[in-house]
Amino acid sequence: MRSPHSPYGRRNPTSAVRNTPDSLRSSPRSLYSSSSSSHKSTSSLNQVRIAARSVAGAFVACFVPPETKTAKNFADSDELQAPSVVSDDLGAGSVRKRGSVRSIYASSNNSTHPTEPGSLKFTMAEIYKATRNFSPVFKIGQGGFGTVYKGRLADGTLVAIKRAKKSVYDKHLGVEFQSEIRTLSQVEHLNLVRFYGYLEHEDERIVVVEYVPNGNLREHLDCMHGNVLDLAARLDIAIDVAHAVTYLHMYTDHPIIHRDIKSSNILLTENLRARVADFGFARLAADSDSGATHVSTQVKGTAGYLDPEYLRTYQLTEKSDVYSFGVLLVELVTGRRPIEPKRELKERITARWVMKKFADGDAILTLDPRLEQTAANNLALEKILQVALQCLAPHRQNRPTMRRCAEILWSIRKDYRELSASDIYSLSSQSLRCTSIRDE
Ligand SMILES: Nc1ncnc2c1ncn2[C@@H]1O[C@H](COP(=O)(O)OP(=O)(O)OP(=O)(O)O)[C@@H](O)[C@H]1O
Repeated sequence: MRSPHSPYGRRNPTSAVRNTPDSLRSSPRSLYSSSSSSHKSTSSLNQVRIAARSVAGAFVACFVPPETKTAKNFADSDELQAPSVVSDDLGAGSVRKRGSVRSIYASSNNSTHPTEPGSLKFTMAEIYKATRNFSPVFKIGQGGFGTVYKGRLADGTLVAIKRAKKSVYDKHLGVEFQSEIRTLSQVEHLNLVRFYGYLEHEDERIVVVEYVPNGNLREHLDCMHGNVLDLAARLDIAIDVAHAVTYLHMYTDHPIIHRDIKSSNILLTENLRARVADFGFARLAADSDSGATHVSTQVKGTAGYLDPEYLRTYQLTEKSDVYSFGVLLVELVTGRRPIEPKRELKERITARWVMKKFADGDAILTLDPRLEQTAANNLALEKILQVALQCLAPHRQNRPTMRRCAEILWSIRKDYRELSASDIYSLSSQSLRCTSIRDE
Protein backbone atom coordinates (compact mmCIF):
# COMPACT_ATOMS: atom_id res chain seq x y z
CA MET A 1 0.00 0.00 0.00
CA ARG A 2 1.26 3.43 -0.83
CA SER A 3 0.45 6.49 1.13
CA PRO A 4 -2.33 8.19 -0.84
CA HIS A 5 -0.87 11.54 0.14
CA SER A 6 2.70 10.91 -0.86
CA PRO A 7 3.82 12.87 -3.89
CA TYR A 8 6.24 10.18 -4.82
CA GLY A 9 5.01 6.78 -3.77
CA ARG A 10 7.79 4.93 -2.08
CA ARG A 11 10.67 2.61 -2.43
CA ASN A 12 10.35 1.32 1.08
CA PRO A 13 7.92 2.05 3.87
CA THR A 14 10.34 3.96 6.09
CA SER A 15 11.49 6.39 3.45
CA ALA A 16 7.90 7.07 2.45
CA VAL A 17 6.97 8.01 5.96
CA ARG A 18 9.92 10.34 6.20
CA ASN A 19 9.18 12.07 2.94
CA THR A 20 5.56 13.10 2.94
CA PRO A 21 4.40 16.32 1.27
CA ASP A 22 4.36 17.96 4.67
CA SER A 23 8.10 18.01 4.55
CA LEU A 24 7.82 19.66 1.19
CA ARG A 25 5.31 22.23 2.31
CA SER A 26 7.31 23.35 5.29
CA SER A 27 10.86 23.64 4.14
CA PRO A 28 12.37 25.83 6.82
CA ARG A 29 15.81 25.66 5.33
CA SER A 30 14.54 26.50 1.89
CA LEU A 31 16.67 29.05 0.11
CA TYR A 32 13.53 30.85 -0.79
CA SER A 33 11.29 30.53 2.20
CA SER A 34 12.56 33.86 3.45
CA SER A 35 12.20 35.63 0.16
CA SER A 36 10.43 38.53 1.79
CA SER A 37 13.49 39.29 3.84
CA SER A 38 15.19 41.67 1.47
CA HIS A 39 18.62 41.60 3.07
CA LYS A 40 18.87 37.84 3.03
CA SER A 41 17.55 37.47 -0.45
CA THR A 42 19.79 40.22 -1.81
CA SER A 43 22.93 38.59 -0.45
CA SER A 44 21.82 35.17 -1.66
CA LEU A 45 21.05 36.74 -5.03
CA ASN A 46 24.51 38.21 -5.18
CA GLN A 47 26.06 34.84 -4.43
CA VAL A 48 24.02 33.24 -7.17
CA ARG A 49 24.97 36.03 -9.56
CA ILE A 50 28.65 35.39 -8.91
CA ALA A 51 28.04 31.70 -9.57
CA ALA A 52 26.08 32.65 -12.69
CA ARG A 53 29.09 34.49 -14.06
CA SER A 54 31.24 31.42 -13.68
CA VAL A 55 28.60 29.13 -15.18
CA ALA A 56 28.01 31.49 -18.07
CA GLY A 57 31.74 31.55 -18.71
CA ALA A 58 32.22 27.83 -18.37
CA PHE A 59 29.23 26.80 -20.43
CA VAL A 60 30.28 24.53 -23.24
CA ALA A 61 28.43 25.22 -26.48
CA CYS A 62 29.13 22.39 -28.85
CA PHE A 63 25.65 21.23 -29.67
CA VAL A 64 24.01 20.61 -32.98
CA PRO A 65 20.52 22.13 -33.20
CA PRO A 66 17.83 19.47 -32.90
CA GLU A 67 15.68 18.69 -35.89
CA THR A 68 11.94 19.13 -35.64
CA LYS A 69 11.00 15.49 -36.06
CA THR A 70 7.36 15.40 -35.24
CA ALA A 71 4.90 15.60 -38.09
CA LYS A 72 1.75 16.40 -36.17
CA ASN A 73 -1.33 14.70 -37.40
CA PHE A 74 -3.58 14.38 -34.43
CA ALA A 75 -6.14 11.68 -34.93
CA ASP A 76 -9.00 13.49 -33.33
CA SER A 77 -11.71 11.68 -35.21
CA ASP A 78 -14.88 10.91 -33.27
CA GLU A 79 -13.97 7.28 -33.54
CA LEU A 80 -11.01 7.76 -31.25
CA GLN A 81 -12.54 10.33 -28.96
CA ALA A 82 -13.51 8.84 -25.66
CA PRO A 83 -13.05 9.98 -22.11
CA SER A 84 -9.70 8.92 -20.73
CA VAL A 85 -9.83 6.44 -17.88
CA VAL A 86 -7.18 8.45 -16.11
CA SER A 87 -8.66 10.82 -13.62
CA ASP A 88 -6.97 14.16 -13.91
CA ASP A 89 -5.42 16.57 -11.53
CA LEU A 90 -5.41 14.62 -8.32
CA GLY A 91 -2.87 17.03 -6.94
CA ALA A 92 0.78 17.41 -7.79
CA GLY A 93 2.64 14.19 -7.59
CA SER A 94 -0.04 11.86 -6.30
CA VAL A 95 0.56 8.20 -6.79
CA ARG A 96 -1.98 6.37 -8.87
CA LYS A 97 -3.83 3.20 -8.24
CA ARG A 98 -3.24 0.23 -10.49
CA GLY A 99 -6.88 -0.84 -10.58
CA SER A 100 -7.79 0.50 -13.99
CA VAL A 101 -4.63 -0.94 -15.56
CA ARG A 102 -5.55 -4.39 -14.34
CA SER A 103 -9.07 -4.04 -15.64
CA ILE A 104 -7.70 -3.37 -19.10
CA TYR A 105 -5.76 -6.58 -18.95
CA ALA A 106 -8.70 -8.54 -17.75
CA SER A 107 -9.91 -8.28 -21.33
CA SER A 108 -6.67 -9.48 -22.88
CA ASN A 109 -6.99 -13.10 -21.87
CA ASN A 110 -7.26 -14.07 -25.51
CA SER A 111 -3.71 -12.93 -26.10
CA THR A 112 -1.48 -15.37 -27.87
CA HIS A 113 1.03 -14.46 -25.13
CA PRO A 114 -0.69 -15.30 -21.89
CA THR A 115 -0.27 -12.60 -19.29
CA GLU A 116 2.41 -13.49 -16.79
CA PRO A 117 2.41 -12.06 -13.30
CA GLY A 118 3.75 -8.52 -13.55
CA SER A 119 3.91 -8.58 -17.35
CA LEU A 120 1.37 -6.88 -19.54
CA LYS A 121 1.54 -8.37 -22.99
CA PHE A 122 -0.50 -7.39 -26.00
CA THR A 123 -1.08 -9.38 -29.16
CA MET A 124 -0.52 -8.12 -32.69
CA ALA A 125 -4.25 -8.52 -33.32
CA GLU A 126 -5.03 -6.18 -30.42
CA ILE A 127 -2.54 -3.61 -31.66
CA TYR A 128 -3.82 -3.78 -35.26
CA LYS A 129 -7.36 -3.38 -34.03
CA ALA A 130 -6.48 -0.46 -31.75
CA THR A 131 -4.65 1.44 -34.52
CA ARG A 132 -6.78 0.32 -37.46
CA ASN A 133 -3.73 -1.40 -38.91
CA PHE A 134 -1.41 1.48 -38.04
CA SER A 135 -3.51 3.87 -40.05
CA PRO A 136 -1.64 7.12 -40.82
CA VAL A 137 -4.79 8.93 -39.68
CA PHE A 138 -4.00 7.86 -36.13
CA LYS A 139 -0.34 8.82 -36.22
CA ILE A 140 0.32 11.46 -33.54
CA GLY A 141 4.06 11.71 -33.45
CA GLN A 142 7.45 10.58 -34.58
CA GLY A 143 10.48 10.35 -32.33
CA GLY A 144 13.84 8.69 -32.04
CA PHE A 145 12.19 5.45 -30.92
CA GLY A 146 9.76 5.26 -33.80
CA THR A 147 6.21 6.23 -34.62
CA VAL A 148 3.49 7.05 -32.11
CA TYR A 149 -0.17 6.23 -32.82
CA LYS A 150 -3.30 7.06 -30.95
CA GLY A 151 -5.40 3.96 -30.39
CA ARG A 152 -8.35 2.61 -28.54
CA LEU A 153 -8.35 -0.69 -26.68
CA ALA A 154 -11.26 -3.10 -26.72
CA ASP A 155 -12.59 -1.68 -23.45
CA GLY A 156 -12.60 1.86 -24.86
CA THR A 157 -9.43 3.10 -23.21
CA LEU A 158 -7.47 5.59 -25.30
CA VAL A 159 -3.80 4.76 -25.52
CA ALA A 160 -0.64 5.90 -27.26
CA ILE A 161 1.01 3.05 -29.13
CA LYS A 162 4.72 3.49 -29.75
CA ARG A 163 6.04 1.33 -32.53
CA ALA A 164 9.82 1.04 -32.63
CA LYS A 165 11.68 1.69 -35.83
CA LYS A 166 13.10 -1.60 -37.04
CA SER A 167 16.60 -0.20 -36.68
CA VAL A 168 16.11 0.63 -33.02
CA TYR A 169 15.73 -2.91 -31.80
CA ASP A 170 17.43 -5.72 -33.58
CA LYS A 171 17.71 -9.22 -32.16
CA HIS A 172 20.82 -8.34 -30.17
CA LEU A 173 19.01 -5.62 -28.29
CA GLY A 174 16.13 -7.81 -27.18
CA VAL A 175 17.53 -7.92 -23.67
CA GLU A 176 17.59 -4.12 -23.58
CA PHE A 177 13.93 -3.95 -24.59
CA GLN A 178 13.05 -6.47 -21.89
CA SER A 179 14.88 -4.46 -19.25
CA GLU A 180 13.12 -1.27 -20.32
CA ILE A 181 9.80 -3.03 -20.08
CA ARG A 182 10.65 -4.28 -16.62
CA THR A 183 11.52 -0.74 -15.58
CA LEU A 184 8.35 0.67 -17.09
CA SER A 185 6.14 -1.88 -15.40
CA GLN A 186 7.54 -0.95 -12.00
CA VAL A 187 6.92 2.77 -12.07
CA GLU A 188 3.66 4.36 -11.15
CA HIS A 189 3.17 8.03 -10.44
CA LEU A 190 0.53 10.57 -11.36
CA ASN A 191 3.07 12.73 -13.18
CA LEU A 192 4.57 9.89 -15.21
CA VAL A 193 2.87 8.60 -18.33
CA ARG A 194 1.24 5.37 -17.28
CA PHE A 195 2.55 2.18 -18.83
CA TYR A 196 -0.14 -0.21 -20.04
CA GLY A 197 1.78 -2.97 -21.75
CA TYR A 198 3.98 -4.07 -24.59
CA LEU A 199 4.40 -6.43 -27.46
CA GLU A 200 7.51 -8.18 -28.70
CA HIS A 201 6.75 -10.21 -31.79
CA GLU A 202 9.26 -11.14 -34.50
CA ASP A 203 10.78 -7.78 -35.43
CA GLU A 204 8.02 -5.69 -33.87
CA ARG A 205 8.66 -3.88 -30.57
CA ILE A 206 5.63 -1.97 -29.32
CA VAL A 207 4.96 -0.09 -26.12
CA VAL A 208 1.44 0.87 -25.06
CA VAL A 209 1.07 3.82 -22.71
CA GLU A 210 -1.55 6.23 -21.45
CA TYR A 211 -2.74 8.71 -24.09
CA VAL A 212 -2.20 12.26 -22.84
CA PRO A 213 -4.59 14.49 -24.75
CA ASN A 214 -3.20 18.03 -24.73
CA GLY A 215 0.06 17.90 -26.67
CA ASN A 216 3.52 18.48 -25.29
CA LEU A 217 5.03 21.37 -23.37
CA ARG A 218 7.14 22.57 -26.31
CA GLU A 219 4.02 22.96 -28.42
CA HIS A 220 2.39 25.02 -25.68
CA LEU A 221 5.45 27.26 -25.31
CA ASP A 222 5.32 27.70 -29.08
CA CYS A 223 1.66 28.72 -28.74
CA MET A 224 0.45 25.93 -30.99
CA HIS A 225 -2.59 25.41 -28.78
CA GLY A 226 -4.03 28.94 -28.80
CA ASN A 227 -3.40 30.36 -25.34
CA VAL A 228 -0.24 31.53 -23.66
CA LEU A 229 0.73 29.32 -20.73
CA ASP A 230 0.78 31.74 -17.81
CA LEU A 231 3.58 31.60 -15.26
CA ALA A 232 1.37 29.91 -12.66
CA ALA A 233 0.75 27.02 -15.07
CA ARG A 234 4.46 26.87 -15.92
CA LEU A 235 5.33 26.66 -12.22
CA ASP A 236 2.79 23.87 -11.72
CA ILE A 237 4.32 21.99 -14.64
CA ALA A 238 7.85 22.44 -13.25
CA ILE A 239 6.70 21.07 -9.89
CA ASP A 240 4.92 18.13 -11.51
CA VAL A 241 8.08 17.25 -13.42
CA ALA A 242 10.23 17.64 -10.29
CA HIS A 243 7.89 15.29 -8.42
CA ALA A 244 7.93 12.70 -11.20
CA VAL A 245 11.71 12.70 -11.46
CA THR A 246 12.14 12.69 -7.67
CA TYR A 247 9.96 9.61 -7.62
CA LEU A 248 12.19 7.94 -10.22
CA HIS A 249 15.35 8.87 -8.34
CA MET A 250 14.21 8.07 -4.83
CA TYR A 251 11.08 6.03 -4.53
CA THR A 252 11.14 3.20 -7.03
CA ASP A 253 12.57 -0.20 -6.12
CA HIS A 254 15.83 0.87 -7.66
CA PRO A 255 16.77 4.47 -8.59
CA ILE A 256 15.98 5.24 -12.21
CA ILE A 257 17.63 7.94 -14.31
CA HIS A 258 15.26 9.24 -16.98
CA ARG A 259 18.05 10.51 -19.30
CA ASP A 260 15.83 12.46 -21.66
CA ILE A 261 14.08 15.20 -19.70
CA LYS A 262 13.01 17.77 -22.30
CA SER A 263 9.96 19.83 -23.18
CA SER A 264 8.72 17.50 -25.94
CA ASN A 265 8.71 14.67 -23.40
CA ILE A 266 6.48 16.61 -21.01
CA LEU A 267 2.94 15.81 -22.09
CA LEU A 268 0.03 17.85 -20.78
CA THR A 269 -3.46 16.92 -19.68
CA GLU A 270 -6.50 19.03 -20.38
CA ASN A 271 -5.95 20.71 -17.00
CA LEU A 272 -2.35 21.49 -17.95
CA ARG A 273 -0.86 19.01 -15.50
CA ALA A 274 2.33 17.34 -16.63
CA ARG A 275 2.99 13.71 -17.44
CA VAL A 276 6.65 12.91 -18.03
CA ALA A 277 6.98 10.54 -20.97
CA ASP A 278 9.53 8.55 -22.89
CA PHE A 279 11.46 6.06 -20.90
CA GLY A 280 13.13 4.78 -24.05
CA PHE A 281 16.51 5.80 -22.65
CA ALA A 282 15.87 5.33 -18.96
CA ARG A 283 18.55 3.49 -17.04
CA LEU A 284 18.81 2.07 -13.61
CA ALA A 285 21.19 4.17 -11.56
CA ALA A 286 24.21 2.78 -9.75
CA ASP A 287 23.30 0.84 -6.66
CA SER A 288 24.57 2.96 -3.78
CA ASP A 289 24.54 -0.12 -1.53
CA SER A 290 27.36 -1.52 -3.65
CA GLY A 291 29.39 1.67 -3.17
CA ALA A 292 29.12 2.66 -6.85
CA THR A 293 28.34 6.31 -7.53
CA HIS A 294 27.57 6.22 -11.25
CA VAL A 295 27.00 3.95 -14.21
CA SER A 296 29.10 4.25 -17.35
CA THR A 297 27.13 4.29 -20.56
CA GLN A 298 27.15 5.42 -24.15
CA VAL A 299 25.99 9.04 -24.28
CA LYS A 300 22.28 9.28 -25.03
CA GLY A 301 19.88 12.14 -24.66
CA THR A 302 18.99 15.25 -26.60
CA ALA A 303 21.27 18.08 -27.72
CA GLY A 304 20.87 21.15 -25.56
CA TYR A 305 19.79 19.19 -22.48
CA LEU A 306 22.87 17.05 -22.02
CA ASP A 307 24.90 17.28 -18.84
CA PRO A 308 28.41 18.43 -19.88
CA GLU A 309 30.00 16.31 -17.15
CA TYR A 310 28.26 13.20 -18.50
CA LEU A 311 29.39 14.15 -22.01
CA ARG A 312 32.95 14.41 -20.78
CA THR A 313 33.12 11.37 -18.52
CA TYR A 314 30.35 9.03 -19.76
CA GLN A 315 29.43 8.66 -16.10
CA LEU A 316 25.72 8.83 -15.56
CA THR A 317 24.12 9.81 -12.26
CA GLU A 318 20.78 11.23 -11.16
CA LYS A 319 22.40 14.68 -11.40
CA SER A 320 22.35 14.42 -15.21
CA ASP A 321 18.56 14.57 -14.98
CA VAL A 322 18.93 17.55 -12.64
CA TYR A 323 21.02 19.33 -15.28
CA SER A 324 18.39 18.67 -17.97
CA PHE A 325 15.74 19.91 -15.56
CA GLY A 326 17.70 23.17 -15.21
CA VAL A 327 17.58 23.56 -19.00
CA LEU A 328 13.85 22.88 -18.87
CA LEU A 329 13.34 25.58 -16.19
CA VAL A 330 15.13 28.09 -18.40
CA GLU A 331 12.92 27.04 -21.31
CA LEU A 332 9.80 27.45 -19.17
CA VAL A 333 10.51 31.03 -18.14
CA THR A 334 12.01 32.28 -21.41
CA GLY A 335 9.79 30.33 -23.80
CA ARG A 336 12.92 29.79 -25.91
CA ARG A 337 14.32 26.45 -27.04
CA PRO A 338 17.59 25.36 -25.43
CA ILE A 339 19.33 26.03 -28.73
CA GLU A 340 18.15 28.87 -30.96
CA PRO A 341 20.29 28.61 -34.11
CA LYS A 342 18.79 31.64 -35.83
CA ARG A 343 19.67 34.11 -33.09
CA GLU A 344 22.87 36.11 -32.84
CA LEU A 345 25.79 34.14 -31.46
CA LYS A 346 25.58 35.29 -27.84
CA GLU A 347 21.92 34.30 -27.60
CA ARG A 348 22.16 30.97 -29.37
CA ILE A 349 22.58 28.79 -26.29
CA THR A 350 19.62 29.95 -24.24
CA ALA A 351 20.92 28.86 -20.83
CA ARG A 352 24.24 30.61 -21.37
CA TRP A 353 22.50 33.80 -22.51
CA VAL A 354 20.16 33.71 -19.50
CA MET A 355 22.94 33.14 -17.02
CA LYS A 356 24.87 36.10 -18.41
CA LYS A 357 21.80 38.34 -18.12
CA PHE A 358 21.18 37.04 -14.61
CA ALA A 359 24.76 37.72 -13.59
CA ASP A 360 24.48 41.26 -14.99
CA GLY A 361 21.31 41.89 -12.97
CA ASP A 362 19.17 41.88 -16.13
CA ALA A 363 17.24 38.67 -15.57
CA ILE A 364 14.00 40.49 -16.31
CA LEU A 365 15.04 40.83 -19.97
CA THR A 366 14.86 37.04 -20.30
CA LEU A 367 11.19 36.67 -19.32
CA ASP A 368 9.16 35.16 -22.14
CA PRO A 369 7.83 38.27 -23.92
CA ARG A 370 4.46 36.57 -24.06
CA LEU A 371 4.26 36.96 -20.27
CA GLU A 372 3.47 40.23 -18.57
CA GLN A 373 6.04 41.89 -16.35
CA THR A 374 4.05 41.92 -13.12
CA ALA A 375 5.72 42.05 -9.70
CA ALA A 376 4.78 38.40 -9.11
CA ASN A 377 6.11 37.27 -12.50
CA ASN A 378 9.35 39.21 -12.11
CA LEU A 379 10.06 37.83 -8.66
CA ALA A 380 9.20 34.26 -9.66
CA LEU A 381 11.44 34.60 -12.71
CA GLU A 382 14.44 35.57 -10.53
CA LYS A 383 13.82 32.73 -8.12
CA ILE A 384 13.23 30.10 -10.80
CA LEU A 385 16.43 31.18 -12.52
CA GLN A 386 18.30 30.78 -9.24
CA VAL A 387 17.17 27.15 -9.08
CA ALA A 388 17.97 26.66 -12.76
CA LEU A 389 21.44 28.04 -12.23
CA GLN A 390 22.11 25.60 -9.42
CA CYS A 391 20.87 22.72 -11.59
CA LEU A 392 23.20 23.85 -14.38
CA ALA A 393 26.30 23.83 -12.20
CA PRO A 394 29.15 22.38 -14.28
CA HIS A 395 30.01 19.82 -11.57
CA ARG A 396 27.33 17.45 -10.41
CA GLN A 397 28.18 17.67 -6.72
CA ASN A 398 27.16 21.36 -6.85
CA ARG A 399 23.71 20.59 -8.25
CA PRO A 400 20.75 20.11 -5.90
CA THR A 401 18.88 16.84 -5.76
CA MET A 402 15.65 16.70 -7.65
CA ARG A 403 13.79 16.49 -4.37
CA ARG A 404 15.41 19.74 -3.25
CA CYS A 405 14.35 21.36 -6.54
CA ALA A 406 10.77 20.31 -5.84
CA GLU A 407 10.90 21.80 -2.35
CA ILE A 408 12.27 25.11 -3.59
CA LEU A 409 9.73 25.30 -6.40
CA TRP A 410 6.92 24.64 -3.92
CA SER A 411 8.14 27.56 -1.88
CA ILE A 412 8.38 29.79 -4.96
CA ARG A 413 4.83 28.86 -5.92
CA LYS A 414 3.58 29.73 -2.45
CA ASP A 415 5.17 33.20 -2.60
CA TYR A 416 4.01 33.62 -6.18
CA ARG A 417 0.41 32.93 -5.29
CA GLU A 418 0.50 35.35 -2.38
CA LEU A 419 2.00 38.09 -4.46
CA SER A 420 -0.33 37.43 -7.41
CA ALA A 421 -3.33 37.75 -5.14
CA SER A 422 -2.28 41.29 -4.30
CA ASP A 423 -1.14 42.13 -7.82
CA ILE A 424 -4.04 43.48 -9.84
CA TYR A 425 -2.05 43.41 -13.06
CA SER A 426 -1.52 39.68 -12.87
CA LEU A 427 -5.21 39.11 -13.64
CA SER A 428 -4.86 40.33 -17.19
CA SER A 429 -2.11 37.82 -17.91
CA GLN A 430 -4.57 34.97 -17.50
CA SER A 431 -6.25 35.86 -20.78
CA LEU A 432 -3.16 36.47 -22.90
CA ARG A 433 -3.58 35.09 -26.39
CA CYS A 434 -0.80 33.81 -28.54
CA THR A 435 -1.49 36.48 -31.13
CA SER A 436 -0.38 39.17 -28.69
CA ILE A 437 3.24 38.76 -29.66
CA ARG A 438 5.10 38.93 -32.89
CA ASP A 439 7.42 36.05 -33.58
CA GLU A 440 11.02 37.05 -33.08
N1 LIG B 1 1.48 9.03 -24.41
C1 LIG B 1 1.31 9.96 -25.35
N2 LIG B 1 0.14 10.62 -25.46
C2 LIG B 1 -0.03 11.56 -26.41
N3 LIG B 1 0.91 11.93 -27.30
C3 LIG B 1 2.10 11.31 -27.23
C4 LIG B 1 2.36 10.29 -26.28
N4 LIG B 1 3.64 9.86 -26.44
C5 LIG B 1 4.14 10.57 -27.45
N5 LIG B 1 3.25 11.45 -27.94
C6 LIG B 1 3.45 12.42 -29.02
O1 LIG B 1 4.34 11.89 -29.95
C7 LIG B 1 5.52 12.72 -30.03
C8 LIG B 1 6.72 11.83 -30.29
O2 LIG B 1 6.95 11.07 -29.11
P1 LIG B 1 8.29 10.30 -28.83
O3 LIG B 1 8.35 10.09 -27.38
O4 LIG B 1 8.38 9.09 -29.68
O5 LIG B 1 9.38 11.23 -29.43
P2 LIG B 1 10.11 12.54 -28.91
O6 LIG B 1 10.14 12.55 -27.43
O7 LIG B 1 9.51 13.74 -29.57
O8 LIG B 1 11.53 12.31 -29.52
P3 LIG B 1 12.64 11.27 -29.05
O9 LIG B 1 12.00 9.95 -28.89
O10 LIG B 1 13.61 11.31 -30.17
O11 LIG B 1 13.18 11.81 -27.79
C9 LIG B 1 5.55 13.49 -28.70
O12 LIG B 1 6.26 14.70 -28.79
C10 LIG B 1 4.08 13.69 -28.42
O13 LIG B 1 3.61 14.85 -29.06
